[in-house]
Amino acid sequence: MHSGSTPAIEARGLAAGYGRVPVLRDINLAVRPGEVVALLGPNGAGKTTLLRTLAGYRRPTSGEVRLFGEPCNRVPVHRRCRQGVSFMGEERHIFPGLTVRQSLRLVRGGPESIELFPALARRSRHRAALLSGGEQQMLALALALARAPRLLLIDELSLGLAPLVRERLLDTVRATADRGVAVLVVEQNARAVLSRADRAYVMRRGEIVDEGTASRWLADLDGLAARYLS
Ligand SMILES: Nc1ncnc2c1ncn2[C@@H]1O[C@H](COP(=O)(O)OP(=O)(O)OP(=O)(O)O)[C@@H](O)[C@H]1O
Repeated sequence: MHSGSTPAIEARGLAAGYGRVPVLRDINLAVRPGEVVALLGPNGAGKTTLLRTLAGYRRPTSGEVRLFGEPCNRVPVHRRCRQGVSFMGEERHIFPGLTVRQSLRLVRGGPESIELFPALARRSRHRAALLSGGEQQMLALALALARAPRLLLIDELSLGLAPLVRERLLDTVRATADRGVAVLVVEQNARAVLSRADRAYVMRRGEIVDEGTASRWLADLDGLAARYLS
């Protein structure tokens, strides 16, 4: 962990919602370069809303988001993207009509992009639309990484995917952070994500109700589930 460095992203007293309906309240968090930080919480806790607000798709109603040390509440998504923010939402951002190889070429991904996932390399001439869900998510991650992000915001990394695919995706996420990228990731399987994460925040009803090191949570997974995730 790089506790001394400027956070890639930071929220201070952040609130956001939909129309007049408040969802997020007083969110304080920071993710530093080199860290994998897990965002845990039951359905409806506000994880997606938080990621989308951090990515710039929703404007905070109060509080502040700082990107690489600079206030960014009014910075639009495309400028955040240019600064190195990559957002992987629940819907997979792939190009259905292109093959794996064409997709990676489009985002100027080098050969290493495809080598990330051997399963994908074997499918390089297949159209993305015809890949399995797991292969599509590998492609979405490879496309996100090909843009050399400095901050990755990932929602529901492995929803509906096989355990082996989940492990492969999470290993890649960990390796990405080890190269200096900051990662904030929502993942249903707490054990799987915590075993690669540095820290975790737990959300409930729009608030961060707890936080700690991944090793602390891993040592008490049952307590975590009983207190917060059920
Ligand atoms: N487009 C929307 N309009 C109005 N309310 C919304 C909208 N999207 C989400 N909400 C509400 O915001 C709250 C938080 O939802 P959000 O999707 O952020 O939670 P989540 O933790 O990501 O849950 P899940 O794991 O089910 O995706 C919920 O009460 C939800 O009903």
